[in-house]
Amino acid sequence: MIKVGIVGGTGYTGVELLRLLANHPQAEVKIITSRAEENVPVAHLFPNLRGHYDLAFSAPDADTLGECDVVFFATPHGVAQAMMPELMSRGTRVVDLSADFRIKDAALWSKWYGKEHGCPQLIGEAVYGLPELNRHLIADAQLVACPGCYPTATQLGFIPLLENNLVDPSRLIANAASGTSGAGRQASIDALLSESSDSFKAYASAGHRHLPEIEQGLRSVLNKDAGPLSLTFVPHLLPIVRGIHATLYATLRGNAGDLQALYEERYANEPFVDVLPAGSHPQTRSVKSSNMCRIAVCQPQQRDTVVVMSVIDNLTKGASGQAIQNMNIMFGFDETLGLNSPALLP
Ligand SMILES: NC(=O)C1=CN([C@@H]2O[C@H](COP(=O)(O)OP(=O)(O)OC[C@H]3O[C@@H](n4cnc5c(N)ncnc54)[C@H](OP(=O)(O)O)[C@@H]3O)[C@@H](O)[C@H]2O)C=CC1
Ligand SMILES: CC(=O)N[C@@H](CCC(=O)OP(=O)(O)O)C(=O)O
Repeated sequence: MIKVGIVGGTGYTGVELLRLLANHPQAEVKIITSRAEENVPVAHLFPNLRGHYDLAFSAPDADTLGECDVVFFATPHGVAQAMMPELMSRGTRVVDLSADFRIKDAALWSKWYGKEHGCPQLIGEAVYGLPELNRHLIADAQLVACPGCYPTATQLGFIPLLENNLVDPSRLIANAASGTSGAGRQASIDALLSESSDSFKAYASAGHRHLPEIEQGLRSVLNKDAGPLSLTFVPHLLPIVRGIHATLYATLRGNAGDLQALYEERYANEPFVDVLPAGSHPQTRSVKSSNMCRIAVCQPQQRDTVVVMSVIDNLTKGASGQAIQNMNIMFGFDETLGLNSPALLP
């Protein structure tokens, strides 16, 4: 049994980690932090966890966290950077759900996150935690930077096309829509029920901070001679609580052959990517509260645009589920431990 610490236990990704870890046979949560809720029992704040945890929130403290085998950061950007040098020097393994170590270029990180990077010396240590790309590196990593929610849905959708040099990488488009929990528990007024329900809108169309992360990931799978890569990424706010639906467009270079077979082969051994039968339209409800990404690919009218639809639960495969998948890989457990529940319906 490994000892788990969670920094930032009162946000949505924190409570999702607790929900999933409650039934994990090889991991036990020993520390869960909150400054605002210090000494409050976890089950007082989250009644869904009554009977599962006999634990109270405590203030974050590197000494006690350093005694855990693995520490998850479910905190706003900038927090993990500050505590990382001490945890790393103690040999603690870390899975960071924030964007602190996702982008390899500190200046690019500063440009999109609006502040200096607080720990540039450790960026090189971090492995980008998308198991479908980096499983072998994750296994030995001390620090794993979990992908963002939009980047997970978008990269899994585009990867088979780009790895096989089938599309023009300079003309990629992603329209992606997220439920309001993607904005976190301290979200702005936009996520209020009375503001977001019965309505639908795009936001950050001029540039969202997930753009450099997605482009970095997609560039890493390109063939050497594929040419420059450029993505137009437009996020939208969906009036649902959980879920992301990404609709992706790319221009084929020529006859691409059987795209359905390509996707099925690429993901045949992936426990958390499900390629749906030809003609399907994945729905967010088919992945709600599960760690699965469901994908459909089509080539409308056999023209030169390929359309990929990719759905995930932003809090599960888009955050806490993927974080636990990474932990399973790091500790040599079966990758699916604690993550096998089917989606919640209706
Ligand atoms: N929501 C989503 O769908 C996704 C979120 N993420 C990322 O996961 C991270 C967590 O997001 P989310 O769960 O939404 O919640 P929040 O960003 O609202 O997380 C807040 C948590 O962090 C703690 N915290 C805040 N500041 C500090 C600090 N300086 N030191 C220590 N703890 C701090 C808070 O507790 P307290 O202030 O009491 O200490 C609280 O428990 C973010 O980086 C987010 O971008 C990633 C993918 C998807
Ligand atoms: C709906 C909504 O507001 N979504 C958030 C998603 C970002 C998120 O969760 O951030 P990381 O994945 O980078 O940690 C946003 O667009 O800012």
